[in-house]
Amino acid sequence: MAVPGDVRGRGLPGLPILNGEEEEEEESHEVRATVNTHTHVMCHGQLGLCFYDSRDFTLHYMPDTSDNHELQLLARVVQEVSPHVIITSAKQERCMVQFMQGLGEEEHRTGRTGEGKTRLILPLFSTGLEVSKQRLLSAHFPFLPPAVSERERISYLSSCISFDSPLMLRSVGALLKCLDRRRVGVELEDSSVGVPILQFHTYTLSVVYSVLQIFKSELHPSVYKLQSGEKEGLSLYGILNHCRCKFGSKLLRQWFLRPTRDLAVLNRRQEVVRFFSCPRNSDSLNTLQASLRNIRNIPTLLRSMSLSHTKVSDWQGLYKTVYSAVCIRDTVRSLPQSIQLFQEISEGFSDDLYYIASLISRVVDFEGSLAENRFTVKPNVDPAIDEKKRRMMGLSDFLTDVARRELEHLDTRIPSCCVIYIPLIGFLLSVPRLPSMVEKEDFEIEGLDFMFLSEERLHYRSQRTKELDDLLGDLHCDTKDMETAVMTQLQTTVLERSACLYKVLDLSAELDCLMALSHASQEYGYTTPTLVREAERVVGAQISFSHSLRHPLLELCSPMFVSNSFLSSETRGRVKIITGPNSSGKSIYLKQVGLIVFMALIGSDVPAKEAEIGLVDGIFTRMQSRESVSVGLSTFMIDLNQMAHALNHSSGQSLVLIDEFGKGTNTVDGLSLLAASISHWLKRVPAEVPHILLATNFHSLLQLGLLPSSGLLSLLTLETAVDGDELVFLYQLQDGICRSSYAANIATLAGLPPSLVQRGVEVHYTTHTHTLASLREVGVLQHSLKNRKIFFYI
Ligand SMILES: Nc1ncnc2c1ncn2[C@@H]1O[C@H](COP(=O)(O)OP(=O)(O)OP(=O)(O)O)[C@@H](O)[C@H]1O
Repeated sequence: MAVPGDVRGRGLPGLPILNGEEEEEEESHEVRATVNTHTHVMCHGQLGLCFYDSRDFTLHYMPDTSDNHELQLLARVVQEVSPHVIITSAKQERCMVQFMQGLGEEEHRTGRTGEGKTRLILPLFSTGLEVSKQRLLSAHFPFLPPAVSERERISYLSSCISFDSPLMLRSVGALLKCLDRRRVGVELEDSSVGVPILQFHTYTLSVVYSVLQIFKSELHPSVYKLQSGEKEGLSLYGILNHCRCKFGSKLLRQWFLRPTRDLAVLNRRQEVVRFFSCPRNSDSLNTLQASLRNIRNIPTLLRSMSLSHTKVSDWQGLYKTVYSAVCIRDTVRSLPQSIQLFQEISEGFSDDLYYIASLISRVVDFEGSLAENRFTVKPNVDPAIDEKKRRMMGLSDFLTDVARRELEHLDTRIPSCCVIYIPLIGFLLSVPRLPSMVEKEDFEIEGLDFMFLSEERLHYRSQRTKELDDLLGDLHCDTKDMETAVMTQLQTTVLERSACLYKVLDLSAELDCLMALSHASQEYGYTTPTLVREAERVVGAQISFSHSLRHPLLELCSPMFVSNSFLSSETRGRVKIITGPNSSGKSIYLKQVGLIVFMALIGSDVPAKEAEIGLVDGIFTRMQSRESVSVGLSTFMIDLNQMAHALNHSSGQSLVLIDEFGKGTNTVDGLSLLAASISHWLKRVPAEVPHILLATNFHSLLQLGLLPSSGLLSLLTLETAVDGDELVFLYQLQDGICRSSYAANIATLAGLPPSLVQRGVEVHYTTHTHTLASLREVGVLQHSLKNRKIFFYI
């Protein structure tokens, strides 16, 4: 828990920070979670989420994701945070109402309501994005000087909280409004004092998904198909997602969005991945994957079952699902039960499944149902239905006989007739229309009641057809009603045993994901990493080690990928500075380290020969700026924000990847900021220094000795060779410093006119000499993080 006054870089230091409240009594602590339920957003099942902890005045927020299993996420947050007050909209989507009810029931059942915590569900004040942004900007941040302009506030706050997450921002707006109304923590202050926010905290691992190409959406060629116009491009998720069912893919996406540091969870995943990665288990893998393909979306099936009559296709889907689940259980029972997931499947896929499967196969007549496009029952299910069906079957011969007898009593001009049965109307005598029958009056036949004319045939009710109605009744409708009653009974039985079906869904999704990861591991030649426990990290053990690591995406596109190694520990250096000519592979190296650590945190194998990976608490990146229209910040400002985020939030257990920081501004200023940032980290106690991997083209950073000497610092470069005029990239990492960017050679390679390149070289020498001279003139570049704001003096 962060202590006020020790909020690393979260406020502008030196400015007043509220303190003393840390000693508040436990009872007064309030954690609030708000759930944004803006109607048009909730209808896509997505949530915005944040919470406030009054113990340390922290606003925790969760950036928006495209995940649509958000109720599970909410359940996790509620379980972990255990909020006293939940603020949510009074007008809710059905799923949310059920969730809230379930939450109340669960607490009542477990008696958790009696722990002195009250959980209120308050109506959420409707709040729009703009209003929420304004509320955030005008909130009470004691660390900000009172006179800061709105622009400065935006700049500062956008480095603390993502303005690119509209749902989350709306929930923040609602939370702030509720906090102010209830005056949490400032009950005794006068009304001009607002509820203080001393720091912001991201709830999940801070990973920039797009930079590391973890997800990448591309427009689908068939963009005219609305809603499905996007597909996954070349991305980590794309190459690892070998899931066989949709909900497996969804769960995998969820794992990607929520990497975990829970060693028990990761070990559980790893043991299954390891098992299926072994070639001798590939038969079981193939059998299970074939069965998984048939598992349908169980919640949708059950929902439609509980609401209305089940369609024939749904019965087929359910039967296939249950039958396949039984097959999965039987296969898994033959696998080692020492593996936790296998044991859970063996036990959790209960005999109820077998019961449901056999019941459906005994009752539902799939062929008949498809032919009639309604639910029909097999013989021997209900004797009364069988009797009615028998009568229906014999009906046609019987009716031919009746028609023959009717014809004997009809006008001799009528050549033929037949008796037909129309559901709901009953039995009718049908005769062809004679040419003489023109007007309606001509249709009248003595002894018969005219009903209607259809397709040049006249239909009548006779004494005999009325007797038939009384005798045989509305056979068809009766049969249909009886079959519908059987269906309702079957639905009820299935719903009563639906618990096992939900278990099938959860465990099958997990199995599917893990088999997908095993499949990828086998296909791409990955290794299971050894995960290092937290306790070992605290004492400064080697945190992350990979031998012969590769970039999981580039190795698939590049005919020859050069592998490298990475070792970051207190003894071998935690801060690595990589210099090298342009295009020598610096960014790729940074990204592959980030990707491998990320993969380990979802339980996947990794592209390396050997890997020992610490469970980092965040992957911070400063790479590849994107303009952000929603915040209105410049490219350089975004770079600074990313850097500020890394500086303020990284701990000794974080991985920080910095690529080309400072190049978006004047060279000397950028270089100064870069040097100041590294020095800031190096000044921390060694165990608090994050694992930093920094690539830069500012060779002067090292040539001018701008960094303090430290055992934690190691200098690396990527090997190149010059063959005549040509620069050859070897992509091999080695100790040392790069002396030249070889920009001229690379410009020639890229096709710039030789005369232009030559002129560039001349200009370079003049300006370079001048810059060095001016730097020397003002003495050593000074940099400091004074008052937690970076100041630089030249
Ligand atoms: N280890 C490697 N094996 C094979 N090819 C590689 C390797 N690393 C990089 N490359 C190739 O080199 C290209 C350039 O790499 P990268 O973008 O990492 O260079 P860089 O040093 O960051 O360049 P710049 O300084 O201009 O940003 C990649 O797109 C890739 O094709």
